[in-house]
Amino acid sequence: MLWRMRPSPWRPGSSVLSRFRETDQCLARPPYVLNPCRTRGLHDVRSNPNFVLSPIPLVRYAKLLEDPKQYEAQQIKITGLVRSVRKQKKVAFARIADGSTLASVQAVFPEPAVAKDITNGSYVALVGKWIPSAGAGQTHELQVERIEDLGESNPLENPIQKQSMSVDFLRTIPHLRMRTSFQSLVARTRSHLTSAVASHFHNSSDLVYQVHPPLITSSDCEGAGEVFTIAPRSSERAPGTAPNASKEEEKLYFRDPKYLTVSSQLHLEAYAAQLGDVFAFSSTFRAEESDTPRHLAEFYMLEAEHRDIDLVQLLARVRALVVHLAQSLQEHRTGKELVEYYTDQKHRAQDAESIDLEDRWNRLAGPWSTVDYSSAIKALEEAHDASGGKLFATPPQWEHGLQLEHERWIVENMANGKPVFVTHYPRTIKPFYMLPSSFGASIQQPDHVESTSLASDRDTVACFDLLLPFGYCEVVGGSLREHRLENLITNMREKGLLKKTETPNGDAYPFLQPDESLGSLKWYADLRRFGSSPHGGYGLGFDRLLAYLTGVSNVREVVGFPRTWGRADC
Ligand SMILES: NC(=O)C[C@H](N)C(=O)O
Repeated sequence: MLWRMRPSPWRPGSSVLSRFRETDQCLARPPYVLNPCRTRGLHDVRSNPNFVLSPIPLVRYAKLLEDPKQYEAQQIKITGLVRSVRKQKKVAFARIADGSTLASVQAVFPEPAVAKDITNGSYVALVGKWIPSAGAGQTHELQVERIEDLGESNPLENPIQKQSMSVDFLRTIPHLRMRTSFQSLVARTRSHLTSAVASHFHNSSDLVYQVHPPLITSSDCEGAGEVFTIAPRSSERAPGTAPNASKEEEKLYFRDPKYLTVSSQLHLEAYAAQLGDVFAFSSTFRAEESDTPRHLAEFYMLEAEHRDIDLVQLLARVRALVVHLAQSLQEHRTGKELVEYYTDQKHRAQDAESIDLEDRWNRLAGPWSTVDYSSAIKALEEAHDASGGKLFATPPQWEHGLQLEHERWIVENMANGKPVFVTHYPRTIKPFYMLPSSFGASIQQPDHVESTSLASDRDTVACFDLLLPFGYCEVVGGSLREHRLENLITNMREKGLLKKTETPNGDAYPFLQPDESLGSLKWYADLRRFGSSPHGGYGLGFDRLLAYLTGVSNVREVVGFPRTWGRADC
């Protein structure tokens, strides 16, 4: 817990301290003993005459499936939400989804009266014997002896119904839709891939350090203006407020407006200058006015920065990361469940599309292509002309960058539906921090890629976008960074990022005109002023990759609580 700076009237009295002590005891209790502190308040437990410590192990179904015989004939406890109930005269059945797997446990009630209050959607904690079962699709089932806990749910009012629900409807109830089998599977996939990211960087022979850059930033890294501005207010004058500050300024918590991060890149560059290879994995925010299946206002970005690297090595690093994530999913139980979800109709709604996930994953593992931007534009122009100007809604033009329709065409027609790096975009359409392609850059290809590249002599920068098939297109973007102070300042001047100042450049910052100031990017320029090193990095849109890997066409379906243009409901 973070302590507040403001003195609080609250003092930990003896009752609070004794509660802490009891909590310690709860934590110290062996895991097979029912932990009363987990389910009830401590005081409730003491006053509850029925409270007894139970030596029955609570077992997750994923664990049971690993070795179903392990608990055979033993008394165990299963908890979770009821997916379906069938009540007959002499016996009742319920299927319990405990959140650890796609499959649900069959619970059998030899005395159906015990199950009378159980309905679809209710929460149950069931104690019983784990016995072999002749039922289809299962080796064992739980023969229920008693219900230890029941969280009732009125099935007529519960928005989560047994029959299939549309994606659009589910999107209106994000807090409940994660109870559906697919959403729960996607959440587990996210968890697995998050740990695979850490294992990739931590266990590789060349360690990449995870760092924690700030989410509150003082500049718009990309310079694209898609920032969420935050200007919280203080009740008192913020420390350090200028004596001549206006009434408005006096009330600003940070003295100036700040922004939610659009990219951790700039701060990562500061870390990389010392640590060499670093990554950050966190929420990123963009106020893009794009209401599309590929955009979220809050998304997860995995960003890495490497000192002393060239473009070929950078592409190789990106490929190694993406291949690792895909393979790790393919080998993990979660990946197998995803395949089962798409291949076994019983898991899906009648009209839900079946997707060949393994084909998607294998495309990542196979050969990739690279093509430089200028060659791609030439091919796009030729194809567009050959179609009599009908192929694309927006005719391709070198100065204007690539539209989604162009990217799709490149993947399908220049890369055979495989991943492709498009490199060396025009300097004019890219941010100020990118290194010109001409800087010591040989446009050579890494061994693993099939090249269709033409070296460009135009004014381009050493950058790339990774495009994935099936319309996902840009999933990673990166570049070598301009590491020379003078060039960086020239770029900033050209992009209009230098501020005009009335107080002449008193510090005589190198390469600035007397009336220029670096504003909130002075710290970033300092990284070049003092001990600058060549470096480069990239950002991977984690939600887009997750959507690709799970066969989801809209990124809103891979985050629990999507924030999009016009919506941030709960
Ligand atoms: N770290 C990166 O290179 C990502 C880049 N700043 C972007 O937002 O696309």
